[in-house]
Amino acid sequence: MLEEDMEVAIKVVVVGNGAVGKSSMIQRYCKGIFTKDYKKTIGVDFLERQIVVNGEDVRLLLWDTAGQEEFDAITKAYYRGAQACVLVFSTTDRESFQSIETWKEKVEAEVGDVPTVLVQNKIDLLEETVIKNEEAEALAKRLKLRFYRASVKEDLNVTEGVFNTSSSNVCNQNSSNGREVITLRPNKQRTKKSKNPFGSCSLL
Ligand SMILES: Nc1nc2c(ncn2[C@@H]2O[C@H](COP(=O)(O)OP(=O)(O)OP(=O)(O)O)[C@@H](O)[C@H]2O)c(=O)[nH]1
Repeated sequence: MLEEDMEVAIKVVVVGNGAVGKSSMIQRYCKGIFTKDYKKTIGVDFLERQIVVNGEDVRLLLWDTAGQEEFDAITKAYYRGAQACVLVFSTTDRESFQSIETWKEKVEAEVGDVPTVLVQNKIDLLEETVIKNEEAEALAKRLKLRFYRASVKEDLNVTEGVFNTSSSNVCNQNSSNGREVITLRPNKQRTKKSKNPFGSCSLL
């Protein structure tokens, strides 16, 4: 196989309580659509999008995991091999905010400390907020996570924020919140072994 034929795939897991907008976020990013209907994810789902990082084609594999605890045993198995994680809570759901640390621990238990971002979704509903800005910022700081406020509905910060900016700002990225340069783990899903096209880069 020629070097040009090689493919790089990066697995990202999106986690958080039920109904915070995980499926919507992935759909917005991969299909450019938003639906008002709530269809609970059963177990896991998966979508992908081709992106370019540092001139290299990359397949971003986005794993949509169920937020309901009843699916924990199933979803856990799908965290394995994840190279990055997106933690989501909703502006209108305090419990989802309070569960973030637990979600982080669940992912960490399977994959260790992978590059992770924190997302407050549904900021179009800011007038109904049950979480103070300072609280969310303090959590991000305490957990040393890059923090985005987003609205999947209004397409705010999803494409340019959570996914695109994150993946294009991967190289030699110094986070302002204490994280040092985040290094992309060797990609097990690559179809052929070669030099890492990212150098010391990360997805998120
Ligand atoms: N107002 C508003 N509604 C949103 C937003 N994002 C998602 N929703 C709605 O929130 C509901 C739940 O969204 P989902 O994407 O299904 O939530 P989920 O986190 O995947 O839920 P589970 O599959 O149960 O884990 C749906 O009715 C969406 O239309 C947003 O940014 N703003």
